[in-house]
Amino acid sequence: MKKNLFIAFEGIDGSGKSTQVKLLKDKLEQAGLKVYTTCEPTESPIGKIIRDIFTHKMEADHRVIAGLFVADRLDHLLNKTNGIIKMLEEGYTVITDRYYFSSYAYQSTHMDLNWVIQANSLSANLLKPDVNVFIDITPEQSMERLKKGRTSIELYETLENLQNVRNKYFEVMELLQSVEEIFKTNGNRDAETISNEIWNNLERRFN
Ligand SMILES: Nc1ncnc2c1ncn2[C@@H]1O[C@H](COP(=O)(O)OP(=O)(O)O)[C@@H](O)[C@H]1O
Ligand SMILES: Cc1cn([C@H]2C[C@H](O)[C@@H](COP(=O)(O)OP(=O)(O)O)O2)c(=O)[nH]c1=O
Repeated sequence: MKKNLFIAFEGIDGSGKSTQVKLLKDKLEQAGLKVYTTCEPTESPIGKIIRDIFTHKMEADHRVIAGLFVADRLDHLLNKTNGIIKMLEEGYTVITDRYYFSSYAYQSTHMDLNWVIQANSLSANLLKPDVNVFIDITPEQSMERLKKGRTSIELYETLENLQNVRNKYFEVMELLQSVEEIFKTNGNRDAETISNEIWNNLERRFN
C-alpha cells in the first residue's frame, strides 16, 4: 500500500456511512496507513449554520442551504489548518462522510440538478474522490433506523423526501459515471459484510 487516497461515503440518511467510515479507518490503520476522517456538513462555522437549519433552530430557503453547502465544501477542501487538500499533502488517507454527491442528490430534489453541479464545480475541479462509495438502503429502512436512533427528525428526513433523494442519487450517478469512480454496495446487510466488500474493492486502488 503506498498511495494516499481520498474516499467519499454517500447514501441517504441512516444508510450506515459513519459506521462504515469507522470500520474502514480501522482496517486502513491496521494496514499501517495514516487516516483522517471528516464529514459534511463540517464542524466549521458554516457547517454550524447548516446544522442549526437542519435541527430547526433557524429557517432558510433551499437555495440558501445549497449555497451554504457550496461554501462549507470549499472551506472543507481549502482550510489551511485541517482542509482535505492539506491533509492529503501531509500523507493522510482522507475519508469523508458525504461530499458533493450529497448536494447533487439532496439539493436537486428542490432545485435544478445542473445548477447544483455547476455551483459545486470549483470543488469538483479541485478534488474528485478516488472513489465514491454509495451505500444503498431503502427509505423505509432509513426511517426505521432513524426512529430508533434519534430524538427528533431533521429537515430532509421524511419518507417522501428520502425516496426522492435516493432516486436523485441514482440519476446523478448514471449521469456522471464516465467522470466519477463510484462503488455501490447494498447497505441492507450486516455491517461487517458490507465493510469487507468495501475493503475488497478498495484494496487494489492503494497500489
Ligand atoms: N449494516 C447495518 N445494519 C443495521 N443497522 C445499521 C447498519 N449500519 C449502521 N446501522 C445503524 O443504523 C443507524 C445509522 O447508522 P450510521 O452509521 O450513523 O448512518 P449514517 O452515518 O449514514 O447516518 C445507527 O443506529 C447504526 O447503528
Ligand atoms: C453534505 C450534504 C448533506 N446534506 C444533508 C443530508 C442530511 O440530511 C443532513 C445532515 O447530514 P448528516 O449529518 O450526514 O446526516 P446523516 O448522518 O443522517 O446521513 O445534511 C445535504 O442536503 N446536502 C449536502 O451537500
